[in-house]
Amino acid sequence: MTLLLSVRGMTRSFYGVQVLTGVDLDIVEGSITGLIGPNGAGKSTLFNVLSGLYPPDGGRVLLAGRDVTGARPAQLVKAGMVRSFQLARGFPKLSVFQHLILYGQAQPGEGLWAAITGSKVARQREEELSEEALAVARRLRLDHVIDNPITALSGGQKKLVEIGRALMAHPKLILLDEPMAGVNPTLTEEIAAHLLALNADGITICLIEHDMALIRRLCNPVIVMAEGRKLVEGGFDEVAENRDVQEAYLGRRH
Ligand SMILES: Nc1ncnc2c1ncn2[C@@H]1O[C@H](COP(=O)(O)OP(=O)(O)OP(=O)(O)O)[C@@H](O)[C@H]1O
Repeated sequence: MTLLLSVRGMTRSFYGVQVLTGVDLDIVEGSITGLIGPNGAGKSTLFNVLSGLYPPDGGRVLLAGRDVTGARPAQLVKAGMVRSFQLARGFPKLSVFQHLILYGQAQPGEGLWAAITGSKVARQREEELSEEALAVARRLRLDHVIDNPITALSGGQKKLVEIGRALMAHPKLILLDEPMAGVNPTLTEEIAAHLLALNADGITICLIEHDMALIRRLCNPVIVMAEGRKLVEGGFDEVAENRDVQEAYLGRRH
């Protein structure tokens, strides 16, 4: 059992309110780890801090044994940890293909100068990126809509593009914040199957999801957060039966 991510004592406040109150958690390589907890428990904030959107106030993060505490998003992507982000609203006309390429080009190490000057290296890289984008689109069964603008896609297809963008970074670990929210049951099943397939290919996944049936089916272990820290961890049935977890969901203080 190898730890891919190790978080210790992570804290973060906003305007004097402590939202993360000392998160200690580990993500095992090869797992699909579920992250659940009542509204406001701090799950998305944890993802925001882990992905470098906000620096932590305190604590430590090790990714594959390397200290990445406070690293910026691009450095974390390079180190193999990617978070899926909602598609940028500023680019409604961009196609699926362009979205995938855009994220691929944003990878660290891409020389903007080389791209501007149109060097041979840049052209070669562009071709590679195109092939990768096509492969990702095929894998997610988005190839038939690859030239469609994002706005023409269904909610579920947009979620798939978000996952596709993350895949363009060749991640070791993907942090997914409710990838099935608002998606119809058929596409939810499809997304679930994609997550299992990506995991089978060696990608570790940490999944925030409110649909407990999905969490039960996809995730092991399940980490429950409440009041800004980890409350319990275990198999789904084990955590579901835990009294502290039940009380946290009912909104009682413990
Ligand atoms: N940038 C921010 N500025 C101010 N407050 C914030 C910020 N980000 C998060 N919070 C606060 O942190 C608390 C935890 O929010 P967070 O979204 O992390 O919870 P969550 O567990 O993901 O909840 P949900 O399941 O409802 O998405 C909330 O009270 C939220 O208002």
